[in-house]
Amino acid sequence: MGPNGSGKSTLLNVLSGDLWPHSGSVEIAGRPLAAWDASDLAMRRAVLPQNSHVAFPITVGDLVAIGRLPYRHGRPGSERAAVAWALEAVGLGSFSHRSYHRLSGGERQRVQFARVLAQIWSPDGAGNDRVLLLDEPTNNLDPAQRLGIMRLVRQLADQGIAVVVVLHDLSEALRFADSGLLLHCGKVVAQGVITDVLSPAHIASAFEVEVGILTDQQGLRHVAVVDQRRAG
Ligand SMILES: Nc1ncnc2c1ncn2[C@@H]1O[C@H](COP(=O)(O)OP(=O)(O)OP(=O)(O)O)[C@@H](O)[C@H]1O
Repeated sequence: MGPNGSGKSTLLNVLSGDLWPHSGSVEIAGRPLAAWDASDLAMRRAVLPQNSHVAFPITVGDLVAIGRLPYRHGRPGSERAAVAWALEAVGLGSFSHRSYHRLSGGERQRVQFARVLAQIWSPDGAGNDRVLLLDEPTNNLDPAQRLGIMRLVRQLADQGIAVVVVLHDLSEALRFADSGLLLHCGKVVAQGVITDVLSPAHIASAFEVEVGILTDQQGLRHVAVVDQRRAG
């Protein structure tokens, strides 16, 4: 989490290996990124970028099947099972034959999410040290869809998949994340247990706004921005 331009996507690009850090290193399952064979890494780790541009005509099913390319020598039939599971998971089970370019922005976002889900799908459903890097996966989504995607992300984490998510909605982060990293101007403001990281003081120092943390009747916490002009 962090304000616009604070370095969230840059950090995700470093974690995915798209950018090389000037210092420090990235390891997956204890092995430096550079030591991984590209196709082994593609079977272990999937990345959902902030914007995915598709420049050619393609059906939804074929686009999601791109996530299975690292497994092209795998078990026959697994590709279809992975694509069907991923589309069902994002609520687009009947969209397989639709043209990707005729979908709404939110539907496209869910198809792209299904592509990365298909990439890390495994027949036994176990985590197996898999990693999902998601840059604003709830972009363009209505409230019900946001909740559905965040619940799914949480389920994946509960199955043992390491999920790193860039989020703008701090209430979503409070509800679904275990730990957090708050950035400001490329520097870490706070890191650790999510409820400690998203304290009003840390949020004020990163975002330069005053906030209150409200607890609803279900015990869920919400971050509310205080409008200083009205308060004054
Ligand atoms: N390829 C690049 N070359 C130079 N500067 C870049 C590049 N990509 C991003 N930046 C700069 O690095 C800073 C961090 O960008 P980044 O995209 O990581 O921010 P972010 O926290 O993901 O922002 P947002 O919430 O707006 O998506 C910004 O000031 C941006 O202008």
